Amino acid sequence: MNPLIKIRRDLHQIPELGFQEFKTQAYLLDYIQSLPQDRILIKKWKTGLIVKINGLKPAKTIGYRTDIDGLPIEEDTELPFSSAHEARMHACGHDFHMTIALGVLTHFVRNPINDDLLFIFQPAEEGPGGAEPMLKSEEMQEWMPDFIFALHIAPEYPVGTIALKEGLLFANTSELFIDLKGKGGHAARPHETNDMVIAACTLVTQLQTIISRNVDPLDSAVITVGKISGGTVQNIIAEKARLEGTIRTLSPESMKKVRHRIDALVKGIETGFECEAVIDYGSMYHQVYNTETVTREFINCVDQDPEINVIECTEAMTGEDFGYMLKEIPGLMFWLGVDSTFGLHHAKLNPNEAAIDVAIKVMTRYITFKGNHSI
Ligand SMILES: CC(=O)N[C@@H](CCC[C@H](N)C(=O)O)C(=O)O
Repeated sequence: MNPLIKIRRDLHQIPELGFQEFKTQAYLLDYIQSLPQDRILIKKWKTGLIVKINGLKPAKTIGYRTDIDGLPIEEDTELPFSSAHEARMHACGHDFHMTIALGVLTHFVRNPINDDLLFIFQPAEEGPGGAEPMLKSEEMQEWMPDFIFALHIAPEYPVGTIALKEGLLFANTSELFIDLKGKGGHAARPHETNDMVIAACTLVTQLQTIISRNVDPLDSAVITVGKISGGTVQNIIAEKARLEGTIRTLSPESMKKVRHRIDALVKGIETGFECEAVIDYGSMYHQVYNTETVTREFINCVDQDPEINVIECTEAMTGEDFGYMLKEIPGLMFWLGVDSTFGLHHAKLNPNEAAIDVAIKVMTRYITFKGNHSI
């Protein structure tokens, strides 16, 4: 078996949530330490790693980032190498992302180029967000790259496809948690209670009016409530309810506006249902914005490979804390076609492993070009 496929399958079996990636970190470290060490420097940052490969005549540092965390999903693929961790799954392709990063890193350990390379194995992309604190850390500040690159698997594209665009690629995100507290009581005596199940359902419906009535129809935004919980049993009126969701917008300004409207509607629920509400916006991710000049250079370079189909896509409402890195450092992110019937965050996601070699070919070609040129 191709050793990288074995690595992908090993990593697939040990998904861990953000900042709990202990086994993952140990696995990555073991592999990197098994390579010839003469050009490699390694630093740990929390559950992540930062790995520098010294170049031959360095004029700059080229960064490549992969995320390393999994999701709280029970896998349902029936693959022989399914997750060994209960209710945890690499359902967003970070097992692919890590394997590709290791493949690219291995290539440049064996085939050094002029520039220094920095491989960033970043924890907690799915939440609460590792990119921003990692970027600010002493460890990273000492080794800040001049350019930064990353990819994300795309189940909707065939293997061999690379999709990207200049400028905005991924949305601004904010998590959303709302706790409601009223007065519970007997199911047969609603007039003596403030029912938080009714308040929560009303609020979920009202939140959608922000998208249809407050966001400019030529702009775009999403509010998804992914989880509602409340109450205790079927014949007790619920004293408490909780909504958990996420907000997506195409600009930081729209995010402010949407949050402002959420604050107002929640105040209305407090008044109307005579209850208490607490809003927590959790973690927020800055949009992913691809540097125009770098994107054009990347497309020109990669497009020369007849086996790669580079297409221009539209922006997506997915979020990525890699946006924080691109806010500070020029670079780009692209979608890598992996051809899966089931999409990201689905328990049956099954990306085609042939895409791993495609991505390694694309990244080694471009980094070799960039790392042997002066800018
Ligand atoms: C690529 C991808 O699926 N990213 C996640 C990022 C989640 C950010 C945060 N936890 C949130 O839910 O707002 C996504 O859901 O887009």
